[in-house]
Amino acid sequence: MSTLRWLTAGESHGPALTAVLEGLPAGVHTSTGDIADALARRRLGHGRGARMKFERDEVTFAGGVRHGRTLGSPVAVRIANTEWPKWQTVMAGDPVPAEVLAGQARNAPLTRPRPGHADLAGMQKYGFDDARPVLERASARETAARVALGHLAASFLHQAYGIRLVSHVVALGGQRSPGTELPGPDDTARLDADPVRCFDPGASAAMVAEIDRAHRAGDTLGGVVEVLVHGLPPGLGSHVHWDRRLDARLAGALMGVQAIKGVEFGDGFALADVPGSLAHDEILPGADGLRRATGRSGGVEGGISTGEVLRVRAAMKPIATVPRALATVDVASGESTVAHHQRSDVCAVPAAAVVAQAVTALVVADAALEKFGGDSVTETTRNHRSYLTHLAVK
Ligand SMILES: Cc1cc2nc3c(=O)[nH]c(=O)nc-3n(C[C@H](O)[C@H](O)[C@H](O)COP(=O)(O)O)c2cc1C
Ligand SMILES: C=C(O[C@@H]1CC(C(=O)O)=C[C@@H](OP(=O)(O)O)[C@H]1O)C(=O)O
Repeated sequence: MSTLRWLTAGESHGPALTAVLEGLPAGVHTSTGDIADALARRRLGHGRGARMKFERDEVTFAGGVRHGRTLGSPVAVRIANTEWPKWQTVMAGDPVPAEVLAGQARNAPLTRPRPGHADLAGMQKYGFDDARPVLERASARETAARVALGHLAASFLHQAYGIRLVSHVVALGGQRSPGTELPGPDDTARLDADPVRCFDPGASAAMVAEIDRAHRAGDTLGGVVEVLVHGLPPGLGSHVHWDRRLDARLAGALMGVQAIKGVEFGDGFALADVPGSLAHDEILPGADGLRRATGRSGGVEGGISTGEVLRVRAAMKPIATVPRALATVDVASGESTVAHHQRSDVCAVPAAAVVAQAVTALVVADAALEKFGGDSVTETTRNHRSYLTHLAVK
């Protein structure tokens, strides 16, 4: 059903991540430099581990782009992993000859699975006696690939329809942003400069202090991120079938991000506590069409965008690799022990905001292409303009 399709491949310590986006119209302006800038935003954030300090995210196009414009063919992006030379023997695709292995350090099997990571469930499912082959793909390193594709989708949305996205951190380690003021797309540079991508300076300082406290205590933290989409027309997604609903599609994409455990639209769970008279967005006449008095629905009704700002939140659980290691069982011996520990983030909520924004862009671009069609940016822009001009209810 999807008009736009995306796939990623690659392990955390393999040679590279590969990402493919199929269905993007011709004529989207892009460059490896733009994508590298988007990837750099994902590496930022107080509380990230050592790898983010040296990981360079080297980007190349392997298809679908010529002279800075998409061709309408699948776009293939390759993101090289900086550490590949160090991991070559451990992660080689072909069997490593005995003479090469001789004398080289080999990774002992990881047999003490971490509660909260994919280790144990993945070992049981795929029949491994080592967590390495599971954690390599479960790792959120993969989100670099989705951020690259999400950047292409966001460039398309902006160039074709003037749609723009912004994301921020609204809660971290129990510290909440007051949420009285929402960021707009022009606030992206300010959010990039904040250590935790929080729009409120007071809450930001409290979040940074919370991360430092967790770090000192050998603990980890989660939080809540919010994505806002500005400039959406009414009519993306549909009420006619469950898998056409825009909110269902966005929730699926957001829950598909590592460590995301909850998604809500607009006032979400809080709406369950108030009467109907305080839960909905009243419809008002306006000079440029019908408007809503409030944004409680998050800009989606009946699975269809209302034309108001789309507002969706995603809750991230704390990082599973807790330095003060949790109880587990050594699957080799059957004995109780503590989970293996490896280099890890204390908190990756700011990075998760960037990833959430990227997957939101992909879903919105898919829904927009489904609505407006078109094989080139020019054609889909024309269709979008015509639809807005002829909207039955203005
Ligand atoms: C940006 C980002 C960075 C992450 N970094 C780590 C990390 O350093 N250590 C860790 O144990 N989990 C990390 N995670 C979470 C794990 O990838 C995730 O918990 C794991 O894949 C299991 O999936 P689940 O939590 O969705 O069940 C990170 C997640 C994201 C989105
Ligand atoms: C590599 C990234 O995040 C990784 C996500 C991650 C995990 O378990 O999800 C574990 C860590 O991996 P490593 O042990 O190689 O440092 C993080 O650094 C990245 O975001 O690019």
